[in-house]
Amino acid sequence: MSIFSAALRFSGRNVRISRQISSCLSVSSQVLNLSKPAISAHVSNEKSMLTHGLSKGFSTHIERQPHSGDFFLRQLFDRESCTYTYLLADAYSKDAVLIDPVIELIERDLEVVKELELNIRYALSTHMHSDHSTAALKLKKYLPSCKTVISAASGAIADILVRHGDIIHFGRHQLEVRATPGHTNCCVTYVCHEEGVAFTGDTLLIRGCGRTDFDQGDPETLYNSIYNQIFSLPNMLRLYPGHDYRGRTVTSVLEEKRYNPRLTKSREEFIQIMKTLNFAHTTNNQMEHSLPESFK
Ligand SMILES: N[C@@H](CCC(=O)N[C@@H](CSS)C(=O)NCC(=O)O)C(=O)O
Repeated sequence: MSIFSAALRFSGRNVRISRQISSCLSVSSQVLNLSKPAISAHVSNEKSMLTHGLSKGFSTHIERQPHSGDFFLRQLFDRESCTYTYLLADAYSKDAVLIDPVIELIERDLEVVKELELNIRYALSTHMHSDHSTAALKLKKYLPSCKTVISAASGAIADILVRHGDIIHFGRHQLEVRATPGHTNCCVTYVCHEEGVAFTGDTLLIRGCGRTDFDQGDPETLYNSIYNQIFSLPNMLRLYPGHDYRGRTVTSVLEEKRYNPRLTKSREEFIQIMKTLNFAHTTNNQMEHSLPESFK
């Protein structure tokens, strides 16, 4: 067990979380005032949907929950590995998180963070593959107060090892950690319920899903993760993937339930499809074997 994980045993993590909750509460009156425009935007959006004959229950394929005015989201792309990095922030406190920064593009990310005057609290990895996780440690060199976060199932050393159900706070916003193994043992999806968005890493891709032919891959586990943890989310929730190889940027729960060619099949057919896909092998041993790393 790492020094870090020893320090963050169950009770320790609870303390950290409740401390963050109380700091959230201390700014709640300010937050309530500031979020008024977002609430009225939601109401007028509902009114406009009814006027235009759309259902109040968000059931058409392209209805989406509007974001609050103080929720900032920027999607950044790496042309080499087709990896997405996400920068999320609370527009008022300027507290921010970076999901899956790519090591070769750290300078780009730092530039945006500096320009927007954000305080990166956490560098979150969706799983331990080098395209999603190695930059976190480098980021700490530039931003010493930034904490690295990865699933405890990774066996990695990081500032914070998260488990299913944990909540990560940045300003008044929060991300729920959902364990979604199958591509690797340690894959997680980060869900921001209030803003109707989730970051699925390589678990669910647009009209696809993560490959399961590496060491820790398992098609049945992946199918269960997607159905139980992602397809159980509201239909209009936006899903942001860890990669896209065809220029697509975002999807939704309903779109993937309807149009994902692998996931519109039965569990048995899905397993068969994943077992017979003929992926090229990577030259990156670290990805195929997902070896525990240190992010501290
Ligand atoms: N189809 C990709 C191949 C790159 C690849 O293997 N991507 C991984 C995620 S990075 S480990 C993956 O799980 N892909 C699933 C898929 O269906 O693509 C390419 O065109 O380069």
